[in-house]
Amino acid sequence: MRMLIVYGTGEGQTRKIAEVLARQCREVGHDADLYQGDALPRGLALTPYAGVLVGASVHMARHQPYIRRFIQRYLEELRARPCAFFSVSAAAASPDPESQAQVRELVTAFLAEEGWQPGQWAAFAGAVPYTRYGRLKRWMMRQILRRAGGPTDTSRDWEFTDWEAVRLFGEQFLQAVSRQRAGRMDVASG
Ligand SMILES: Cc1cc2nc3c(=O)[nH]c(=O)nc-3n(C[C@H](O)[C@H](O)[C@H](O)COP(=O)(O)O)c2cc1C
Repeated sequence: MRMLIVYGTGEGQTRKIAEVLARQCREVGHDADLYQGDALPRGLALTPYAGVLVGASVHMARHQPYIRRFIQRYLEELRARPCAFFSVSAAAASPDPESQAQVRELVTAFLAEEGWQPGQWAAFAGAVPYTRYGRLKRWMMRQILRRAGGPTDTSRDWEFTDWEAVRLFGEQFLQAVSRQRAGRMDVASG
């Protein structure tokens, strides 16, 4: 089967997660097409895809507008097949229940605004690549992380992503696609 993975990213962590999910799809014998949401092939149609994964990262409390536009444009086609959405943020790394609740609220509000209810969604902890930020961004992110009780050593990069959670998310998605396919075959033969 063929899977589509579309992601939004600022510094590349969501791309890295999307690549891991694409590899997971391929390891079990599927084809997987991976695109950044602001560089989609012209005239992309979702018809060939058995399932779609959509990812976006959080910058200044919002997901990439080009991912929002992707969802708006393909809403009907997304609704017609198994889909999963993943959000990537620094706040998702926090064990604080209030931060966790805020992350949930951010993601559910985003999906509700677009009227999209993917079969599953997850909020993954991202990364803070201090050494790749310019001075202002580094300073700002350090303030934010200090307040959140996160790491403030800007001489190195920090990755918080729970790769086991990503793998489980990928597995659940692949199971949903298989279930859908099995249901279709039942209908066809019954
Ligand atoms: C300018 C900027 C703004 C950010 N704003 C937020 C934010 O509002 N909430 C949050 O939880 N994380 C925030 N982050 C952290 C990112 O979500 C985190 O670094 C994530 O891994 C980014 O993924 P990406 O590299 O795919 O864009 C911000 C990061 C940057 C650089």
